[in-house]
Amino acid sequence: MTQHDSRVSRETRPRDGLYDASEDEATQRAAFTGGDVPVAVYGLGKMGVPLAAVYADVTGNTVGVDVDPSVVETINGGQSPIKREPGLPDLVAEVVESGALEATTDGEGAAERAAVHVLMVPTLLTDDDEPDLSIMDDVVETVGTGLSPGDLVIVESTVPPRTTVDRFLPKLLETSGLSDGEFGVAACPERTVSGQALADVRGTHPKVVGGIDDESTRAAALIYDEISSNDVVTTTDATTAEATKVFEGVYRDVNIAIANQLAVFAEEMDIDINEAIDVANTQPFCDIHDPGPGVGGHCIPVYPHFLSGQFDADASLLSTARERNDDMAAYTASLTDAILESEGVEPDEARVLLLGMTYKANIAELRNTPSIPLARHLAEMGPTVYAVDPLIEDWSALDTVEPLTLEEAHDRSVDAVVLATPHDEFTTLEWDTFDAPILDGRAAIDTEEVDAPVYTIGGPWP
Ligand SMILES: NC(=O)C1=CN([C@@H]2O[C@H](COP(=O)(O)OP(=O)(O)OC[C@H]3O[C@@H](n4cnc5c(N)ncnc54)[C@H](O)[C@@H]3O)[C@@H](O)[C@H]2O)C=CC1
Ligand SMILES: CC(=O)N[C@@H]1[C@@H](OP(=O)(O)OP(=O)(O)OC[C@H]2O[C@@H](n3ccc(=O)[nH]c3=O)[C@H](O)[C@@H]2O)O[C@H](C(=O)O)[C@@H](O)[C@@H]1O
Repeated sequence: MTQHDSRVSRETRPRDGLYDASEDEATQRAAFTGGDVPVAVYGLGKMGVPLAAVYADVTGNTVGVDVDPSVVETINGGQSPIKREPGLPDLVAEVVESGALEATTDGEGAAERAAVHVLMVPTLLTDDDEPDLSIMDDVVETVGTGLSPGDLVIVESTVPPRTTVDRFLPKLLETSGLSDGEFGVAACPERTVSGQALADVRGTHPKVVGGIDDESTRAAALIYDEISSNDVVTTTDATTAEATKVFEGVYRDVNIAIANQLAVFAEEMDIDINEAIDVANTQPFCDIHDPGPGVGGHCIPVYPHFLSGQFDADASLLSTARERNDDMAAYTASLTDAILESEGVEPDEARVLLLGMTYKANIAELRNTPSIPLARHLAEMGPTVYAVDPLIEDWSALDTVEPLTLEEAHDRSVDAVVLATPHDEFTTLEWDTFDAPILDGRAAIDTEEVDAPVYTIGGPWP
């Protein structure tokens, strides 16, 4: 019987889980790192694949669960479905080859055999900007069907504070038929940044751990002490751990909004916002972030909605910051329009080349990307909008742009170039070959080598 044989069930498991385990800590650690505490990681995306690979590397006995058969097939073929993550392809190949990691679409079977259940599936927003926990609810129910005494459920996905105790715990009790105190639940929020995910999972930052009870916290802290090389910071309870994660993200969204607000002031003052920010940040109490065309991804623009509308407290600061960040797409389009006007180009006859459609450099993620509203605002002003993004394969949802390859773009005559997302492919561009003014939305271009006028958001007019 292989370690991952789906016939491995609660009766044939080598031992019970770590929650309320009777042995001493050293024995528990040895069991966890020796593969006697099977792990299941639910959700094999940008976060789940690095996480499952590290769990497999540490335990030798991890199953990854995903609903996408192509993801499962890719991983079981020893390949990573997630690109541009240093070290990840090699680690996935290694742990799959050794049998330490296996992927499956069988969530129930994985739940049956696992003693540690790690939830890393999306927590997004509905069209009404309400938290959408439907995927988590499904996975929690699946885990509940296979939950055994001694098991530990770990919520790595970001959720509105109080979700673990108020929503997931009752569902686990109901679907498992177990009683309070028979299994553990802990919020251990993922703090990883795409592009350095493996390093982050392994310990770039301290790992925050907060359980529904002290024993959950203890068991989860033991696990992450083995997973991460950094400190494990335990919190009083699961809600505090959930809140710290959301607060980190809200801090970032509000501070980006401050940078964007100051950029608008700088434009009017005819100074360079980036110079002013660099100088202001020379003293330790100031950490002004970077202005840009907006805030994308399924995290930073989402997390404020995990607070506003979920609690009675007034959230006007958060909503004002969200509006400021979302307004930057239109602001960037208006800057482009002003550049065209300064060049004497009629908007209706203009051709604009938009570089970068995903939300962040080198990350293939379109959720909430500011480039989509930016392209829409540009098109509404009249110009034809061409777009280049080497990370996008399916352009079907991007109907306000005409996709080009980088090679095609070089051969196309355009009246302005807008750099919205500075993928690596764009850093070696010969910008003067476009023979057009450039709006560098992320202040990413080394203008020393560029003769064409280069504008920035919040920068002086060249
Ligand atoms: N992407 C990031 O930078 C970070 C994300 N997070 C949190 O992690 C969550 C996941 O993020 P990503 O990995 O980037 O998402 P993703 O969209 O890259 O991957 C999600 C994966 O979950 C799978 N999935 C969907 N429904 C499922 C189900 N019922 N059972 C099993 N698998 C299912 C999808 O097929 C996909 O492979 C986010 O919602 C966020 O809360 C936290 C820190 C960083
Ligand atoms: C507090 C924090 O830095 N959180 C990180 C963040 O990572 P994420 O991949 O969302 O990228 P990000 O660097 O925050 O960028 C989000 C968006 O904001 C924009 N952005 C970012 C920084 C800035 O100064 N100005 C700006 O406009 C980016 O272009 C992007 O569109 O969110 C992740 C998450 O929680 O998913 C989290 O794990 C990461 O540590």
